[in-house]
Amino acid sequence: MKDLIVIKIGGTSIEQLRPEFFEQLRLWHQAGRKILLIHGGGREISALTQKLQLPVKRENGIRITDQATLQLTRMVLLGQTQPKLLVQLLQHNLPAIGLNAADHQLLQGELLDFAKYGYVGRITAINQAFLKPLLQKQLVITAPLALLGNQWLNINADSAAAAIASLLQADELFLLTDVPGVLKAGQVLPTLTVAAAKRLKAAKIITTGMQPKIAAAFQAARCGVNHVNITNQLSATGTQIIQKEDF
Ligand SMILES: Nc1ncnc2c1ncn2[C@@H]1O[C@H](COP(=O)(O)OP(=O)(O)O)[C@@H](O)[C@H]1O
Ligand SMILES: CC(=O)N[C@@H](CCC(=O)OP(=O)(O)O)C(=O)O
Repeated sequence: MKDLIVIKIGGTSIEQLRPEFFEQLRLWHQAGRKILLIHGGGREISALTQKLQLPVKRENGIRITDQATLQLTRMVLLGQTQPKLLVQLLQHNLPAIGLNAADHQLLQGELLDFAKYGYVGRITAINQAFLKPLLQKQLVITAPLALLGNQWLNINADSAAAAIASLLQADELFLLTDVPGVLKAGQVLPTLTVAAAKRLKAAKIITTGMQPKIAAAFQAARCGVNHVNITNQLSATGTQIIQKEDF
């Protein structure tokens, strides 16, 4: 879809969305661009997990997800973060619909590595016949979950957004986060190559949640998404990914 913009919003960024964000969405919507938002909720999932005195375990920025964690993840993403985003869109008079993986089998997935991560997956297919007509009329919001048969899978939201943007051949992918881009010594790197990203990871400059974000960004660029940006606002390019190679 050449007119599609996919935007991933990190859980923390949902709390800090500024009027300019909604204004930009309005301008794009009025211009006939199609907009698909994938929301995170990682910090909220961790907060609830800790409140219930269950362990929070991560490996390379990916949550290790057992049955109990999966249940909490679904509760937070579909019961807390998604409605929070929908209400803000409603307050700004933007027409939006919130969907989950089980709506007409919207998002299907497969396990990443059960022995290592538990019920964590990657997206393999989208019900495009169901989704595309909805995108003609309104903004579509979805959570980073997928179904493998009737088994729910937790998916890192950056990787979900990259896979969805790739499968739909979106024109643009924004990975919106709480930092203005990939930082090195406090400065935003305007572009990033795979070789530089590997060096920065080895030097422990790229750590935690930035690792799956960068991997997702390179994946989307390699799969044909024209513009891929890691940024904290839609009007700033932040770090652009132009190299078409996997991290
Ligand atoms: N080199 C880096 N540049 C910027 N942020 C980095 C870097 N390395 C690690 N990070 C961390 O990655 C975080 C963004 O990832 P994450 O917390 O998963 O955000 P989100 O919830 O928006 O996906 C930043 O807040 C920062 O703490
Ligand atoms: C497998 C995995 O790690 N899933 C993520 C999904 C939410 C997410 O990615 O949220 P943010 O974008 O706010 O970090 C998690 O459970 O935290």
